[in-house]
This record gives sequence, structure tokens and C-alpha cells, in this order.
Amino acid sequence: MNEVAVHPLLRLWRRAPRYRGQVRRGVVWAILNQILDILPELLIGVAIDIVVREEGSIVGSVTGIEDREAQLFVLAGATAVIWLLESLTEYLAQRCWRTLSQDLQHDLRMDAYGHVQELELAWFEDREAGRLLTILNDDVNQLERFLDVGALQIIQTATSVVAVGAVFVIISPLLAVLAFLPVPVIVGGSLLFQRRLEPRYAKVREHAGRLGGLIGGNLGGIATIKAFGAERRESTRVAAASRDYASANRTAIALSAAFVPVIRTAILVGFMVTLVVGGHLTLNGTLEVGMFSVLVFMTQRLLWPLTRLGETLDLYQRGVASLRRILDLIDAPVQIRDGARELPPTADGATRRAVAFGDVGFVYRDDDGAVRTCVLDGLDLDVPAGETHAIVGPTGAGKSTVVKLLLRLYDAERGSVAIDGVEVRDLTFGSLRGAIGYVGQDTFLFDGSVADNLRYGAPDASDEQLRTAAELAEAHEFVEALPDGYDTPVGERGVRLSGGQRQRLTIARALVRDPSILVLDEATSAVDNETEAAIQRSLLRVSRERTTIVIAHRLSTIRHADRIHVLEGGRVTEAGTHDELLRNGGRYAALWAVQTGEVLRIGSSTAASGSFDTSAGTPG
Ligand SMILES: Nc1ncnc2c1ncn2[C@@H]1O[C@H](COP(=O)(O)OP(=O)(O)OP(=O)(O)O)[C@@H](O)[C@H]1O
Repeated sequence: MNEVAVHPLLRLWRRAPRYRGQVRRGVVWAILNQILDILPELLIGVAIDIVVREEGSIVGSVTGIEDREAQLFVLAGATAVIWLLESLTEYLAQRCWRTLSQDLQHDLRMDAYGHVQELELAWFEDREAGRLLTILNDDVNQLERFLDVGALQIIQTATSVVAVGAVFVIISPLLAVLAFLPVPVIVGGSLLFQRRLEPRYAKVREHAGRLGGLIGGNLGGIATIKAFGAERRESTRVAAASRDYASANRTAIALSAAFVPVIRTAILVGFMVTLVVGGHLTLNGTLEVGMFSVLVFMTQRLLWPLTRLGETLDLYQRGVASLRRILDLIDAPVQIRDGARELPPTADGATRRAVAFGDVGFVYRDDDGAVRTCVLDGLDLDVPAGETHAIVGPTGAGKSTVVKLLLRLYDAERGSVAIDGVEVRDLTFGSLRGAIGYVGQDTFLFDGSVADNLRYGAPDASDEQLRTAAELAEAHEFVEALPDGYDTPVGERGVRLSGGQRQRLTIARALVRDPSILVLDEATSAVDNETEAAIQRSLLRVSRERTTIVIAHRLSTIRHADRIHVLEGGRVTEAGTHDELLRNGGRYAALWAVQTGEVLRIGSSTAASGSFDTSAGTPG
């Protein structure tokens, strides 16, 4: 059966076998506790029985004690034992369910988070981070509340209905039938309520997710909101989402609040019947006075837990809606799976490795498989071990996509992507990504110190290694000038640093790993020309020991590459050294002319024909 169609609680039961023993124990303690909880009411009837009857009371017949004062002492003793046992089982039941709820919420959160980390980038593109956050936080907390309180209440209510029913049947089958007449109405009504409430709560969760997504996105982009003076517009959008959330809640509340009064009315009928018919039978002498009082108390016993049923169902509905979202997240299929092979050691013991793309085709797709953007079509690109190759091309040509395929952030739809002849699909993520030092356009730093960030890919790196990498990336000097040097916190996403400083740290971070393949995607675009030239000189030194792939718009930064590939229309249209490409007089030569300013002397027509980024460069 389709897993999504299965009830979420059953899905949870199937996937968490290690909790089954605890659930069973929790059920047993809760049932025992509820039975013990009902016994004092029976004892009240027994006490009245002692007082009312001259002789032949229940306690007298059971114990053989004739003195009624003594019978009362026996009854008091029994009551004390029952109360103690009731307290003990209450403690055990509470502890069992609350521990279970803590263990389970932790496990589910970690399962969901771990799974989210395994999902491919494409999956995230169709979802807002804020919504995921809502599932990992709010939904898990909602489930925790249900297990903490709701589950126990459900068992207690069911037990008290069954136990009270049994007492009624034993004392007076006729009254049992009459008092329980409203029960089918209550159960049927509850199920109806539940069915009606479920979609309303699903909507509440949906709106909570949307609101979380919006606020999360806005907080992430607060600088842009301020820069565009869009605060009021964003407030309006958040207010609308917040109102939708409140309105969805109101719709759910309108129904759930009606629940208790309806149940109370139904129970009132049972109570009145017990009172009138039971009283009549007692006056007739058909029913003992003691038994009559037991039944009157028992209808009360039935009343209170059932009025709580509304609150319990509320918790249940919210808990199940949340659980469904958590399990759906955990069950979201992973498309890009870990391979099984490790990269073989290189023949000469060096760390350099060859990279090869053969007839690669790639398309960005929506969740439903519809084509979003066709990017690569028959891409061939060989980077022999130890060489530095550059990829250039117009904006949006697919340069970044090429390195994302190498890192397996996406999988090629056709063709081969291989390192040292091994398909990247066959490699373990650890082996593949461990071999690559990647510096992307997004200079993301984590909230921690400079040193924490530099050690991100190599937790065991020594201070000396950090310093060497920082020097190569021209970062050492500015880091030393920070208030606490390498221990200075960088702030969330590195907000306390300038764009150029962040970029230099991301280069240093990649170098600390000492990777065999260094991938630099616009890695120096945010630094000034002088620093860029210095970084280039350093990288030239480090790239001798490894394979390097550089993506750059400023051609001056890649003119010394062993080979330059021009990417256009999804494939390499030109390749060669800088000098060869200039001699060819093709796209590269035209762009070089634009960037060096020669085009101004030739005429503006060449510039117009080149759609490459023409940001100013400093040709070396
Ligand atoms: N996640 C995505 N979903 C859909 N289309 C995408 C996605 N990422 C990139 N694209 C599209 O794919 C094409 C190639 O993008 P890519 O980032 O590889 O280009 P690029 O050559 O690196 O560009 P730039 O020089 O501007 O960095 C572009 O048209 C882009 O709009």
C-alpha cells in the first residue's frame, strides 16, 4: 500500500520498533491507573452500604467482620492501599509516556534533519527553508505535546468508559443500557468532529508553514528589504500570511469549541436517566442504596473524561497532522545516492587527479520532471592531472553547472563525469567531495570564529596549516588585524566581514583541506585588483601540486591557464591556450579585445556582439 495513505500513527509504529515495548508498558500502566482511579467511587458505595445496612453488608460478608466500626477501618485501609497504588501507577504512566515523547521527538527530528541533509539541491529549490524549519520545529513540538498529554488521556478515557460500563452491567444491566444510550451518539459525534477537524488542522499547519517560510526568507534578506525600502510592503505580506494563519485557526476553533457542550448535553441525558430510573428502583427496593450511590458517582466519572475528549481530540488531530508532515519529509525519496567506490590511490603518490566530462547533457527540472532550463548538451572537457584549466563563457552558459555536476550536487542526465576514470556516480560522497576543494560564488560562512570556519572541511588542521592557507588566500593579514585574530567571531553567514574578506576566507577554507582538485568559481570576483593579482600568484604556486578548474569572467585572471574552454550553447565551442585562442580570432579573442579596451579602438560593433560579462579587468 502507498505509505502516504497509511495512518501516520501506524507508519510511526512500523518505523520505530524500539519504542514498542515502552508503548506497551505505558498502555498497561495507564489502564491500571485508571482502574485504580475508579475504585474509590466503588468504595464510597461500599461505605454507604456499611452505614445503611444493619447487617450483611458487602464488607461484612467478604471479611466475616461483624462490627460495623471495624468494617469501616478495613475499608479505610483498603482505600489507603488503592490510593497509594493509584499514585504509583500514575507516576509510572506519566514517566513512561513523557520519556517516550522526549525520545521520539528527538529521534524524529534527527531522522528528518538527517534526511533533509541527504536530499539533493534540486529538492530544496522547490521548497522554502522556513517551511522545512516549521516541520523540524513546530510539528515535532506538536507531536511531543500529543504524546506528553493526549495519548495518555485517550487511554484513560477509553479505560474509564469500559470500566464504568462493566460496573453498571454488574450492578444493573437495565441501568447500564439506559446510562450508555448516549455513548454511541458521543462516539459517533466525536468521529464526525474528528473527520471535520482534520482538514482544518491540516490547513492550520499549511498556513503556519507559509508564514514561517515568509518570515524566514525576509529575515535572511533583511538588508535587501531595507535597501529597497520595502519594509512596509513586507509587513503587509507578513500580516496577510499571519491573518490567514489566525483565520485557519479560527475555523478549526469554531468546530472544536462546539465539541465539549455537545458531549456534555449527551452525557446529561445518561446522568438524568440514571438518577430517575435508579432512584425509582431504589425506592422500590430493587436496588441497594449503596449501589445506587455508586451508579450516580459513576455517571459523573464518565462525564468528566468525556468532556475532556474534545481537548484530547484536538491534541490528537494536531499531533497526527504534524506527524504526517514529519513522516512525509522523512520519506521524501533521495534521487542522488551515495556511490560505493573510493577513489583509488594515484600511481605516483601525488594528490593530482584527472577530471573528464564526456558528451554530458543536463537539464534543470521541476519537481514533476518538467524542463526548467536546458543547460548542457554534448559537453566534452578533459582536465589532465595537475593542469589548470579555465572555463569561460557568457552569463548563464552553464559554467557553474559544470562544477556542480562534478561535485554531484546534481547528476548529469547523459554522458560521463569521471575523476581518474571513475564515474562520480560510483564514488562515495566522502571520497568524491573529499578530493575537491570548492570555492563557489556564494561566500557562505558559518556563525563561529575565523578558525572554526577555516577548519570546516578539515577539523584536525593545525594552527600552522590555517595560517599557511590564509597566507595563500591573502587573508592572513586582515585576520591578524581583527580584534581576536583567528578567534574573532564572523557573525551569522559572516556578516561582520566585507565581501572581499569573506571571499578570501572561503578560498583559505578550501586550501586547508589540501584537495587534489581545486575548483574556483568566480573565487576572486569580490576582491580588489591588487589583492586578486596577489591571490593569483599564490594560487599559481599551489595549483602546481593539484588539478585546478577556474571559472572566471575577468579573463586576465585565467590567461596563464594550461587550457581555456569557451562554453556556449551547452558545449565547448573553442579551447586552447590564451595565445592560441587569440590567434584563432574567435569568441575568446573578441572578448579579450572588449576587456582590454582594444575594442574601443576597433569599434563598438565587436563589443555589441559579445554577451560575455565585460566587467573591468586588469590584463597582466
Ligand atoms: N537551480 C536551477 N534551476 C533552474 N535553472 C537554473 C538553476 N541554476 C541555474 N539555472 C539556469 O541554468 C543556466 C546555467 O546556470 P549557471 O549558473 O551554470 O551559469 P553560469 O555560466 O555559471 O552563469 P554566471 O556566469 O552568471 O555565473 C542559467 O540559464 C540559469 O538560469
